[in-house]
Amino acid sequence: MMAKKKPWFDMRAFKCVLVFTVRYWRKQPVRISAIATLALLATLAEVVTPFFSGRLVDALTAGGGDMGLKSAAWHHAASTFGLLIALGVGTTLARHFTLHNIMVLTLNMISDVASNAFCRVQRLSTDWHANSFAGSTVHRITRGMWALELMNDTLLLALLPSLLMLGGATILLGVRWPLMGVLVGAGSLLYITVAVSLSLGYVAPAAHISNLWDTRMGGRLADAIACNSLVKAFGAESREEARFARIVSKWRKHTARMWARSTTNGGVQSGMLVLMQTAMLSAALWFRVRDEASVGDIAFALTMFYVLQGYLREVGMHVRNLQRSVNDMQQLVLLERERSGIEDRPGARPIEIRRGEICFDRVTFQYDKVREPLYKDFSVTIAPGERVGLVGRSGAGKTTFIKLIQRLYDLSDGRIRIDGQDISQVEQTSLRRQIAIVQQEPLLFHRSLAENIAYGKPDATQAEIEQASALANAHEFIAALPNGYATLVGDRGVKLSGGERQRVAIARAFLADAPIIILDEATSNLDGESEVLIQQAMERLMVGRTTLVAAHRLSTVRALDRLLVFDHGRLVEEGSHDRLVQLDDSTYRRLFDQQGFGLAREI
Ligand SMILES: Nc1ncnc2c1ncn2[C@@H]1O[C@H](COP(=O)(O)OP(=O)(O)OP(=O)(O)O)[C@@H](O)[C@H]1O
Repeated sequence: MMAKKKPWFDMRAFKCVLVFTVRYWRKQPVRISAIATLALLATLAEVVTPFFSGRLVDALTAGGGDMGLKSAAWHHAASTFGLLIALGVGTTLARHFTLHNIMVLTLNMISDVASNAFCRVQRLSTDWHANSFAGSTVHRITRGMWALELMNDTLLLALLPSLLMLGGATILLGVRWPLMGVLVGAGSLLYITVAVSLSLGYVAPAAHISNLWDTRMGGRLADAIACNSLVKAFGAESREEARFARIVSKWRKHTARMWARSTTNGGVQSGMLVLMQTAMLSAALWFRVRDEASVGDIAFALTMFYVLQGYLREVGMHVRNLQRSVNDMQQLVLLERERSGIEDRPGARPIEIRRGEICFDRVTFQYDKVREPLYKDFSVTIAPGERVGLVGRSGAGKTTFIKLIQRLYDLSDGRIRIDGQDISQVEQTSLRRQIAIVQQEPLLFHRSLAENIAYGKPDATQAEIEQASALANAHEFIAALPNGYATLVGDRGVKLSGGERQRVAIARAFLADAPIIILDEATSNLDGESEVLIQQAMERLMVGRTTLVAAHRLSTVRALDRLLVFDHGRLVEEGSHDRLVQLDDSTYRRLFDQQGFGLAREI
């Protein structure tokens, strides 16, 4: 259904992908010229082979059958034979070196394209990453990489030689008999037009639908097999088999249609080739009857036809491959058009943070596609070494406050200064390196625990890693694991609990030794023991650093120097816990009471 609405060939996508490919070709000018020259030489050798085959037949039939070793006819035949062998060897060598060069060209291109795509994706905005599935981005890149190989092979190894061959054959036959040249040129063009139209307009849409059902069949299989325990629990095996059978029957119907169309396409193409053969042979025979062609000429025309046929037969398939590679590469090429994230100003220098003072100076900030700014003319200063809690209802603007300090978004107006330096003017990686963050849901790479902990200081020694883990109350549980610090985090045998992950992230922050620490408190319910261990670790981490704690449970921020209470992006109250809790009808007091502390306070 979907395929019917799609244009049979998306010219814009083709142009866009072709421009992308040519841009990468131009990075290897010598290699691409070598490929073109070698392809030209190979085709030239192949195109003149039928001509010399004809000459060989003429030499063999000349001289009234006198084929003595000393006869002129024999000499002529032997030298033509030698020439034919040389042409064969030349063609083989030229094809071999073309292949070799295409291989290197493609490998260089794929490496380049993959690295550039990775580099680009890493720098795309936080919003872009929030809106994209990691799996589909990976698929987009890997599929595009392999499509590039198909694209190179189709253009350089199939279509380029085919076109050269067609041009060469038309010229060579046309020089001998102009009528034959016209016949071959026009016939081939007609054949290509029909083959391409049938392949793209008749076979490809059916293949597209059949592929969709193929994917659905795979998806249904994976779904049912992955949920096998559920199927078993409900005794639903036959129900699943019936569902699968329905999909198989649709797949069968559409695949049968695709195969039938391919067969018809093949039949039409073969029929056209027979017509072309008949036309060429008839013309050759007619020239022979009029004494304008020798027996060798007939052999020349026949051999030329068979060489040409080899190229023409595959044209439809090559064009279909071209279309497939365009489809698969399109998503990769579109990555280049995605709006990039935050850019460094030209000449931006690394930030130097010594004291850790953070100042929001009349900040106005608005998320994209949101009508109202979240922060309007917002000012606050956090003193060096101060420990500040960010408090407020869900959606009040606590996480955004942290993201703005990390410069994950640019402001609409105002400045954020750290130690007097405007963060929009400095190198953003230097800024983020000096802010250690323990996220709400700490992310860990599928690498060893030691590597995960040392992520902020890759050259850390084992002793430093263990010391940081001890400070984060993580050493004990890591040391108890069978592989200790070498344990792979994603290893199926090892499942870190939420509290353990948090402590690994705190150990990572210890090693990063940044002057500013951000703790995005975990919302998940931790058991009492884990909470105490994390609280202790966080308190140790805060010593001597400017600390911001985005708090969801007020119990964690009571002891901090100052609390900033947010409401819809406004700072509605600030002060210590003791002061705020005394204020009647304050937002903080309401939050505090809601969290069940009211009773405790009164007691
Ligand atoms: N990327 C975004 N695009 C548009 N709006 C956003 C985006 N991120 C957050 N918001 C909106 O901005 C407001 C503040 O969100 P923020 O995440 O800063 O709140 P929060 O106080 O940290 O909430 P929570 O306690 O639930 O984490 C919310 O209304 C939210 O919907």
